[in-house]
This record gives sequence, C-alpha cells and structure tokens, in this order.
Amino acid sequence: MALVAGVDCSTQSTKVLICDAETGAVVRQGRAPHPDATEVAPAVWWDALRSASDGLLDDVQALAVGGQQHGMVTLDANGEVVRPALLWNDTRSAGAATDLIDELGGAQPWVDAVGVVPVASFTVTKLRWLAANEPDEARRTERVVLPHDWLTWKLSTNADPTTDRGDASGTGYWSAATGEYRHDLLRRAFGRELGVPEVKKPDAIVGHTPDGIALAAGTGDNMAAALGLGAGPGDVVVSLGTSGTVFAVSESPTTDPSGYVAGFADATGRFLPLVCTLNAARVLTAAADLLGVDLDRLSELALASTPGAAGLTLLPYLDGERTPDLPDETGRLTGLTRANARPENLARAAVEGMLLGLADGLDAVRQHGVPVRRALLIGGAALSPAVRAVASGILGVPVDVPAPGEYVALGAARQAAWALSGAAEPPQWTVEAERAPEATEDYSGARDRYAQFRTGVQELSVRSNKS
Ligand SMILES: Nc1ncnc2c1ncn2[C@@H]1O[C@H](COP(=O)(O)OP(=O)(O)O)[C@@H](O)[C@H]1O
Ligand SMILES: O=C(CO)[C@@H](O)[C@H](O)COP(=O)(O)O
Repeated sequence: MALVAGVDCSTQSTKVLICDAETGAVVRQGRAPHPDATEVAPAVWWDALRSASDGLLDDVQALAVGGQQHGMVTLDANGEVVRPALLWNDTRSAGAATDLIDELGGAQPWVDAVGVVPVASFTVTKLRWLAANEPDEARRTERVVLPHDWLTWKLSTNADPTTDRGDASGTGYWSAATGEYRHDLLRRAFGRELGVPEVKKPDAIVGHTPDGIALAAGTGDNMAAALGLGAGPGDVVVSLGTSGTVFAVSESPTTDPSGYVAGFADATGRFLPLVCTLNAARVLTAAADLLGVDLDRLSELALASTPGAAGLTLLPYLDGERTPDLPDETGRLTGLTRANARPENLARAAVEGMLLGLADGLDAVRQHGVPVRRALLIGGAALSPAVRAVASGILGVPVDVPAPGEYVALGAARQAAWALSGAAEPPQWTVEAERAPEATEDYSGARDRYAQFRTGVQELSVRSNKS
C-alpha cells in the first residue's frame, strides 16, 4: 500500500493525516496547536508540523501542505524570515486596503485585474502596511511567500520556494483568470519589486524532502478542503473553523466588485468563488466562556431555545469583520429584554449569528451563478449538535455533514496522491456524509432582523468614516 501525507497548517493548529494513496483511508494522524495570535513566527508552524508528524512519516511516498490563506511571510536575501507572518485575520492593514482601492480608481479595476477587492486579509495590503510602517523590515525583504509555500520549501531541498494557483489567487497580485502575476500591483503596494514563488501545476511534484518524500505543490486550506471533499457541481462547502467560509468549485472565474465573493482559483485548475467571515467557531467559544459552560453545554442550551432566539440577535463581529468589510467593528447584541435574557437564548443567538452571516454568503455565491443543491458542513464547529440542527433552516438548503474529519489535510493528501500517480485526474476517494435534519422551522424572521441590524451597523460605519 502506497502512503501519502496531507498537512493542514490552519489558524489554530497543524494537522497531519497519513492516507492510503489509492483509497484515501486514513491510517494514522497527528496534531499540534498554534498560538492564539494574528502574527506568528513561521518557525512556530515548523515546530508544530514536526511535532504533529513525529513518527508518522515512515514509508510515506508523497506529501502536500494545505495552509491558511493570505499570510504574509517575508524573506531576506538569505531566505531568512524577516518578521513574524501577518495572518489572514490581522486587520491592521485595513487602511492600506482602502488606499490601494482609491489609488486604482475603485473596486472594479481590482476585480478586473486579480479577481478580488483588497481587504485587510489579503497579502497585497499587508505588503503596503509593511512598507509604510516598518521601513527597516521592508528594506530587508527580498521575497514574499505564503504559509504553505514556506512550509513546502522548508520541507524540501529546493533552492527556491514554489506555490500553486489556489493560494496565489489569494495574494491580490496574481490573477486566477489569466494565471499570471500582476507585478505592477505588487510594486504599487510595496514600492518596489519583490521575488515571488513560481506557480506550479496542480498535479506537479515540486521537490523532495531530504529523506526522498516527493512534495506536491500544496495549496490554500479552502482549496484543499474542496479537493478533500471532492466537491462537485451543486455542492457548496460551508466551513466553520476560525474563519467561516462558503465556497464552490466553478468552471469559470468570478468577478464581484462588491468584494463579497472573492474570485479565487481551486486546486485542480478550476476556480473557487469564496466568501469568508472572520468570525466562526470562536464565536461559540466566546459565548461558552461568557456563559461559563463548555461547548457541549452551549449546544444543549442553544437547542433548548427556539428559532430566532426569542428575539435576540448577535452580529458576531468579535474580531472585527471582513465580509461585510467592517474591520473595526465589534460584536453587537440586540433585542435583549427582561423576558428573553436567558442563557439558552444567548447560546442560540451565538449559533444563529455565526450561521446567519454565512447564509448571506451562500446567497452571494448563488447570485454569482453557482448552483446550490446542498451545503457540505465542515470545520471544528460542525461538530456542534446545535449547529447541525439549525444549519439547514438558516442556510435554506439541505445540509450534509461529512464524517468528522480533517478535510483540508485530506485534500492535501489527495493532491499528493495525484502528483505521485502521474494520472490526469486526482484519485477517486469516497467521502461519507450524513444528512443533517431538514429544516422544518422558519428562520425568515431571524434573517430579516439580522439583515436590518447589519445594514444599520454598515450605515453607521460609513457615517463615522466620513466624519
Ligand atoms: N464540539 C464543538 N462545538 C463547537 N466548536 C467546536 C467543537 N469542537 C471544536 N470546535 C471548535 O473548532 C475550532 C477549530 O476548528 P478548525 O476547523 O480546526 O479551525 P482552524 O482550521 O481555523 O484551525 C475551535 O475554535 C474549536 O473550539
Ligand atoms: O482567509 C481565509 C480565506 O480567504 C481563511 O479561510 C483562512 O484560509 C484561514 O482558514 P481557517 O484557519 O479558518 O481554516
């Protein structure tokens, strides 16, 4: 049996799966935590990868890394890391995003050029922030790469880092539609040219470890999840990790000048329209902390409430928000009365608030021509019984919950198996899924209240930006 390894270097942890290359069956796995921070020294990921894969890589023939998207890893002339990586959920470059949009004459030129409208998450805005705020570090920077690029390089004997279409499409200086870097936009952001990794083909072997393990190109974590799930036409993935994401594999690139849907590339040569919120699973941990309970009890409490949380609505922007673009916002709770001020309603409002933002995301993806037959619910918070119970009602589509698993790492392993096989398509791996309860309850009132509350907050933000 040939073995392949898939790595997921996500926000909160590194996960490693060792799989049978033919069937995808998981034969062993490991995990190691990351610190809770929005800037992280890449060496921390390297240590986590070594710890999570300790003793697991014997007889492994190929490996790929799926990584959190957009993180800015800066390298000097010797390939040493210049400063800790700024992660996708670091909002300090929000002002740089606004400046870059204004300088190009609005959002449309950006989506035309690279398929995305800059927000603080994207690498291009982090480069502008670095150039403006840390001149010494900026001067030393010769190359910029992404988390999965850096780890793949560090694993290899290669002289230079490489990347893939999926992750490159989240930089803001590579176009999914044309398959080319926009060096002009990178120069605009940073003030001068920087080295960028070569974009390898989806099934490429890009190098080898010193032990001779073949390395596939790797990709961004959402692209890897799509590959791990084998997402096909009609499937929309809803991932509830640190971020909340809604995405689908598409045959054509997406351009959304509202910036709601990002026009990314996938890991197979296709495209991956994607909506991402900054606040998902951690909304539930924050609510559990507030109520002094664990996540299981939070779920029980939420299930003891009713659709609409008896009138309580949570806008869950606890870490600021990216979609909608409200980087300086905070969480806001409305509708609190003496009658509904109960732990179960607060728990329910947290679960619903997290999903209501993603229901908007699902509508946005649908409006861009993506057919929606079912949602596939993955990520840590998909383990919550309350989330599973209300998801279909809030999202308004049938929801399938794949067997609990690490689908980013599985997708990376599938890419490694594909590269190893030399075949035209990835190997056929089957994913078991269970249908979540069909919606019998009406969430239209909750959706309307949420939309009203969100619109009010967006209007307030526009007014305060003007004054
Ligand atoms: N049973 C559960 N209910 C709700 N949330 C959960 C549960 N189990 C894990 N989580 C949450 O899932 C998150 C981790 O999910 P994961 O998809 O691994 O995140 P990431 O990929 O961003 O690192 C954590 O915030 C954790 O609290
Ligand atoms: O920024 C995005 C997508 O555009 C995030 O989805 C990151 O890729 C981090 O993912 P998780 O750690 O939440 O899986």
